[in-house]
Amino acid sequence: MKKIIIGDQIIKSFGEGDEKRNVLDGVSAYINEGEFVAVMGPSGSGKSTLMFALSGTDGINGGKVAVDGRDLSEIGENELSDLRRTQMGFVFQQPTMLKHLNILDNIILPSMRGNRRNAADITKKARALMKRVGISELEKRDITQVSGGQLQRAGICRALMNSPRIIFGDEPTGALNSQSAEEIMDLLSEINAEGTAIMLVTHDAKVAARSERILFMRDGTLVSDLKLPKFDRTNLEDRIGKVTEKMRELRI
Ligand SMILES: Nc1ncnc2c1ncn2[C@@H]1O[C@H](COP(=O)(O)OP(=O)(O)OP(=O)(O)O)[C@@H](O)[C@H]1O
Repeated sequence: MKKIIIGDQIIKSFGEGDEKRNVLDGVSAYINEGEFVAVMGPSGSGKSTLMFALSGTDGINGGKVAVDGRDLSEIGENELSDLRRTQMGFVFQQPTMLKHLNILDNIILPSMRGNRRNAADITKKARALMKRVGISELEKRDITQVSGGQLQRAGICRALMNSPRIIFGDEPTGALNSQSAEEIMDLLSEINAEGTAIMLVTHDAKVAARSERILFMRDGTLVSDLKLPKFDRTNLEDRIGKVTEKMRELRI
C-alpha cells in the first residue's frame, strides 16, 4: 500500500524558555493512499496539531513530514501552498465562508486563485459537486440562509473542487445535530469509497467507527494505532462497540 503522507518523529512545540512545551513529542504516523484514518484522544492531546503538521499547514520543530516522498522542509513556500491546494482539501467544524458571497461563489472562490482553469469550468465543477451533495437549489442563497448541515455540504464541495487525494477534517460534524452528522458522514464515506483518503479528528466514536484505522493520542504521543475492517453499513454498530471499548481501555 502506497503511503501518501509520512510523519517521522514529529516534534511540535509552543512557547518559549521555561514555558516551552512539546505538543507533539516524537509522533510517527502515516496515511495510505485512499485510506480513512481517524484521530482520537483527550482534549489538548495534540490531534489538531498532528493534522496541521501532516498537512504542511504548520511547520514543525523536529522530525520530518514527507508527502509523496518529498520532505516538506525542503519545499519552498509557493510550492508547498500549490501542493496543499492541488492535493489536499480541508473541512472544519464551522466552514469559514464569506458573508457577502452566496454559497456558489464561496465554493468557487479558492479555486479562482492561481488556477489555470477558466471561470466557466470552475463553475461547472462546483455545480456538479453541489448536485452530488444535494444542495443544487441553494447556490444563490446567503450563507446565513442555509442549515448547518447544508453549509457543511458546501464546505465539502469547496474541499473537493481540486479533486484532492486527501481530505483533512477537524470535527466536521461537531456542530451538527445527529441526523445531519450522519448524513455528512455518509457523504464522507462515499467520497472515501471513490478513492479519496480522509483523515478526521474526532471525539465521537460513531464518526471514528467509519474509519479503517484510528490513531489514539495522549499528551502529544501516539498511544495506539487500531485497525478496523473496511467500513460497511451493516457492521457500524459492531465497529462503534470496538471503538468505545478501546476508548475505555485507553481511558479516553
Ligand atoms: N498556537 C498555539 N499556541 C500555543 N499553544 C497551542 C497552540 N495550538 C495548540 N496549542 C496547545 O497545544 C495542545 C494541543 O492542542 P490541539 O489543538 O492539537 O489539541 P486537540 O487534541 O486537537 O484538542 P481538542 O480536542 O480540544 O480540539 C493544547 O494544549 C493547546 O493549548
